[in-house]
Amino acid sequence: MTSYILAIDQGTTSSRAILFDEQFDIVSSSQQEFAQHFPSSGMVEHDAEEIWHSVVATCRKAIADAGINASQIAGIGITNQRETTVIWDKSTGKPIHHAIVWQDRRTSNYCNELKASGHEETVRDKTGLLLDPYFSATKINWLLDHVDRARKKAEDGKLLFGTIDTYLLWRLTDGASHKTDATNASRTMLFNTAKNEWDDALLKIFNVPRQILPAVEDCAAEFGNTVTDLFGASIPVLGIAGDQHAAVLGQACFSPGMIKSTYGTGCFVMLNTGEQRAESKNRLLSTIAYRINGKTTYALEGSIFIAGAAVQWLRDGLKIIDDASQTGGLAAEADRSQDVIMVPAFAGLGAPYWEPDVRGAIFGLTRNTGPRELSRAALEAVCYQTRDLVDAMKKDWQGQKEESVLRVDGGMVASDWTMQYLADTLATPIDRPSILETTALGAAWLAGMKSGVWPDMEGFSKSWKLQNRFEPRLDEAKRAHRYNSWLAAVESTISQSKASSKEI
Ligand SMILES: Nc1ncnc2c1ncn2[C@@H]1O[C@H](COP(=O)(O)OP(=O)(O)O)[C@@H](O)[C@H]1O
Ligand SMILES: O=P(O)(O)OC[C@H](O)CO
Repeated sequence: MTSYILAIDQGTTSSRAILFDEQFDIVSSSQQEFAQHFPSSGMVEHDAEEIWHSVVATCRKAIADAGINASQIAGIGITNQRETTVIWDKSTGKPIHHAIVWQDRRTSNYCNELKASGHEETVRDKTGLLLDPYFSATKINWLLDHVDRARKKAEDGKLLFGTIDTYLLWRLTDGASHKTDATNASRTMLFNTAKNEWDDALLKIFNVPRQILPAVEDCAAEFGNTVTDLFGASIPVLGIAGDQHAAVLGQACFSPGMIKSTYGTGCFVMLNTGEQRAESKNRLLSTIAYRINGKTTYALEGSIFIAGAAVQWLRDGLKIIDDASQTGGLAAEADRSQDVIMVPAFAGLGAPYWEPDVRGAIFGLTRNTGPRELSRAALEAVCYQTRDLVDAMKKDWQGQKEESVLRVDGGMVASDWTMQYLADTLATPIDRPSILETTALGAAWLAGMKSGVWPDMEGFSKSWKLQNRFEPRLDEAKRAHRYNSWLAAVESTISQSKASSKEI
């Protein structure tokens, strides 16, 4: 009888459940969006309970649509939006507050205080991360200080913390398993990535009680079994990885020097640096790519907070398009003589700038600027930001073996126009694989490999298939001119934001 693997892909804007067969083919899938809460400027929250219900509903639908029995599923792989922070009551499973999402900037002042107290270097040395509100540690601290009696309850062992993977696992196993994997742990800013353990000095800096933290496992491990009444049979959870790490796996970027770039709400570029933890001198993050069979592989990462979200803003904020897929066609018809540049710093700027308080800007507007030019500017901004990251990576990775190709995935790479402009901006070929659900595939591979249904790393890499390669074709002078205009626009945006924040 065929065995199936179920991937749960819990993203920033939607939850997906995807059922794969033994040939890595998608048999069925289901997706559900959930509410984004913006309580005030710079704050982004999710209701973890709503996320949980969306996950259960999509899993049930994927199983029902495939017409299979849950007992035919050999394992579940979970992949998730990272850093987003949930704290819940151990006895009821109820979150004590909305989850604080990775994009949330409310702890920006707290980060500045920690920097002023000289903690930046310790944090970077131990975690490979920069002191920014992006990561979980300052969000945990905020929740413990702002929710009534939370700190006391945490110290008394009544509360638990988890990133989304951990909360889902805890609910799937009805409280039997409080665990995470090394990749999600590496994004909390509490995990020593060189030693692979929670770090007492970091717990002290961020004032986080150790007893709320989950146990940390390899990405492929026996995490626990789902309770029978959820899906009709108990299914083992055999894989967990943060979504960008799962994309590295799904893209089979297993050799040092291989790069993947994922374009969803944000954009995340990861370069496999092998068994050595690379230290970035160019304000990139150093992170755990994956940990399998007790062996840790590291990566350099560049994170852009707004990629597809800029397209969503054109649709939902400005309402100048009805559907994200229109942007490519509009961009192709834009008036090239209008040099419109958008710096979509809606949630501050991520790598390599790390300016949490900067807000976005649009340059070069005229009376003739319309949806075409704005679409082009939004798509181009994603490509320029990718170049910021790839240039920084090249400097950090100088002299080492490097693939001159970028493997791309995520919702936005459906746009041919964007992929061609990306190749032109980077002067590098862009490879789009045949399976675009790379993140889910990576999580499924962890569970499939652990259950013995799917092959090991070597066998799995052979299954990676190219769908289309985009070759660079823009001449060097134009490429340089456009990128320099982008750099100037970013510089002006940062100075303007700093000047306006001084106003009384
Ligand atoms: N054809 C397209 N052109 C441009 N942007 C697109 C296109 N299709 C989807 N997007 C953008 O990609 C994002 C969805 O990608 P997805 O990988 O599902 O995101 P996430 O996992 O972050 O929720 C949305 O922000 C959407 O605006
Ligand atoms: O949900 P995505 O795909 O935008 O990914 C979110 C990242 O994991 C945040 O670090």
